[in-house]
Amino acid sequence: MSSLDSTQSRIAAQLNAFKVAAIQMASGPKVEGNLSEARRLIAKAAEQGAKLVVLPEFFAIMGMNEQDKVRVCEQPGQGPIQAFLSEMARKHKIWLVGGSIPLAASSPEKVRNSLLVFDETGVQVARYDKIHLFNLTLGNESYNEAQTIEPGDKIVVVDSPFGRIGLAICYDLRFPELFRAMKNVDIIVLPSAFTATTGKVHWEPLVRARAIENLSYVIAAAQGGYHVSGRETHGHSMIVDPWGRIVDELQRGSGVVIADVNPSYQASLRNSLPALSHRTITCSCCEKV
Ligand SMILES: O=C(O)CNC(=O)[C@H](CS)NC(=O)CCC(=O)C(=O)O
Repeated sequence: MSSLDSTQSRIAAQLNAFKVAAIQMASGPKVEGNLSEARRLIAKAAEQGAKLVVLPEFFAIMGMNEQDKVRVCEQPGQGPIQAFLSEMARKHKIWLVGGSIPLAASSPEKVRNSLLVFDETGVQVARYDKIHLFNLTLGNESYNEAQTIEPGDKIVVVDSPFGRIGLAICYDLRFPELFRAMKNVDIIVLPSAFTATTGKVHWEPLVRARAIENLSYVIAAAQGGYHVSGRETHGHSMIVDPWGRIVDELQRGSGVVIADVNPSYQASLRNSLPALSHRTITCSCCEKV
């Protein structure tokens, strides 16, 4: 489907506003426990009328160590985490963005950090593998995602009844050229697990900047709280509208953030402020991808 077709089908299908949700968790090392918490929160989001629901990064496993995700990783299309996502989407008749989950990589010591999208019939319609891998050394905190994650190399946009949905994960948020290269998206989904340290200062301005500069909704679903491993994540899951306003937010702990997406409001903002059509500089990065 071309982007024009998608915009037309969106106009035909979604003149009215619809509800979207971001789920916040503080996942632990046990997949089963995380799935039952996700099950409860997805049901809550669906009860409140959400049609598109986004789970956080690695919602099914925040391990005691890096190896834990390798241990529970699944082959594409198989395994309990993917079966769970499909079942939830079908049961609640929602589009479900399966946060991210560990999928098998080409090396057995590594995994892909993969975001899967399921439609309301439970069919997987898209997969995006995190491109930018987090690396931080600050005080006594250190992360090196490249040790266990194999990076993706494809930008993914999904044409959906809700419009064009751009897929990104956590640290990707720091790379605005990724979102530009998506070529006009209506909604950006961003499963995340920002650290408490960087999140305090960087999270909100980065999320709002991506919304403002792309005149897009951003559904940012975060890990937020203290994890069994001792790690602390920033939380502050939020839904930001295309004007950059935070429509709903949850600071810490498990819960659901919910807001309306209003396509006619977005279209009128894009008419009032046609910044997207004023782009004249071609970035060499976008030409490559
Ligand atoms: O590893 C896991 O269990 C879950 N994944 C994560 O926590 C990932 C990789 S370490 N976190 C980030 O990318 C944080 C980025 C961030 O905090 C920033 O850009 O400042």
